[in-house]
Formats: sequence, structure tokens, C-alpha cells
Amino acid sequence: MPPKRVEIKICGLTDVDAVDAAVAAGADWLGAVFFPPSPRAVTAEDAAELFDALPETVGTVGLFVDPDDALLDHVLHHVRLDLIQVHGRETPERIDSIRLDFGLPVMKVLGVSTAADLEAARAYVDHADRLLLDAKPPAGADRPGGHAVPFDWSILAGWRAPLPWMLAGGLTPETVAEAIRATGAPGVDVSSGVERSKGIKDPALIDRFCAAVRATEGSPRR
Ligand SMILES: O=C(O)c1ccccc1NCC(=O)[C@H](O)[C@H](O)COP(=O)(O)O
Repeated sequence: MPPKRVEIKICGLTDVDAVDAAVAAGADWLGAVFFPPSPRAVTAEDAAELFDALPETVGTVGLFVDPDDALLDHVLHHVRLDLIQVHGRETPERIDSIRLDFGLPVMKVLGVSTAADLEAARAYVDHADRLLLDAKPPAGADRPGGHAVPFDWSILAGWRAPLPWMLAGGLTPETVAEAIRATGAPGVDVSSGVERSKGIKDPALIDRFCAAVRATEGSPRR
């Protein structure tokens, strides 16, 4: 079987050095968080600077939590995004309206901790373009993601993804290869695991993360 390329998304970027490191390391997707309580939140203007002059091979992702149309309008007025990631309680119908009104594909995040949580995926077929499986946030958290928490990957055994998907939640340069091997994930998403402190990305960790993913390509998977 030919080697399978695993998509890499580096999320929560806030500075140009980290963007440059992610591009140089071969990341496929770069994410910016538009959710002010996050330590990684950026303004539309910041993101426009960060995502200026990227190679065409690199896609840009805006991460939103239950965004209203005014926020999406504002951000998209400033920044070229290729994919909208929604990390809140967005229904399939709300995703339809985002796709229709803003003309962009949407990746819906599902918080999972048990196999039963995976059932929710089916409701998004014919609505979302992609799914991102992430851990549920700790109790009382002020935001639904980006907590460096993995979920139990064994719940994915035998799961047939109804849409293209990515794996997230507490991945690091040390764990990502095993995560890919154990789950067969066609894509991986990281934020905390490539940071030197909360919200501050470390170019060397980005490089190590991407290298660890690329080293898995072609090796046997689930
Ligand atoms: O990063 C945040 O602060 C954030 C805020 C609100 C919703 C989601 C958020 N992060 C999610 C991600 O960055 C990723 O998509 C993914 O969950 C990976 O997070 P991590 O466990 O930190 O690697």
C-alpha cells in the first residue's frame, strides 16, 4: 500500500515565528482562535497578518465557538479562511446556514469520552464537511477545547467515520505517532502540545510534532 499522508493542523497560532515554523515543518492547516476567553485568542486584524502570504498548499482555519453571523462577517472581511471550525453547540442546521451564507466548508468538533458520544457524528452527515474528535473539557472550564486533555483512543476501535475526520486532544510530539497508529486517524490537530507556556507556541516543538507525524507515514496502521 502506498504511504498515506496524515494531515497536520497546528491550532491556536498567535505569532509569526510559530506560523513560519509550522509552514517549514510541513503543516497542512494553520488555525487561529476567535474566542476571546481563550489565552490563544487573536483579533481578525492579527490573524490577517499571521496568515498573510502563506504558500497555497497551507490552509487556514478559523476556530469559533457558537459564532453569530456578525462575528463571522467581521473575521472574513479581514482574513482569508479556507475552513471554519466550530467548537460549540452548533446544530446541523446552523452548519448548513454557515456554509450557505459564508461559502466555506465547516469542520464540526465533537467532544468525546465514550463510544456512545461517537453516535453524534451521524447527525452531521450532509451538513458538515469534516469532523474533529476532541476530548471533553474539564468540569468548569471557561472554554470547550485546548486543554491538553486526551480521550481514550480505544473507543475508536471499529468506528467507521461517516465524514473525513481529524484527531485532537492532548497530542504531543511524544504521543502523536502512537495516536495515529492506535486510531488510524487521517489527520491530527494540536495546540497545547506544541506550546512552551499557555498560549505561546514553541517552534522547536512544532517541528518535532510534524516530524513525528511524517515518520509514521507508510508504517502499518489500525
Ligand atoms: O485553544 C483554545 O483556547 C480553544 C478555545 C475554545 C475552543 C477550542 C479551543 N481549542 C481547541 C484546539 O485548539 C484544537 O482544535 C484541539 O482541541 C487541540 O487542543 P489541545 O488539546 O490543546 O492540543
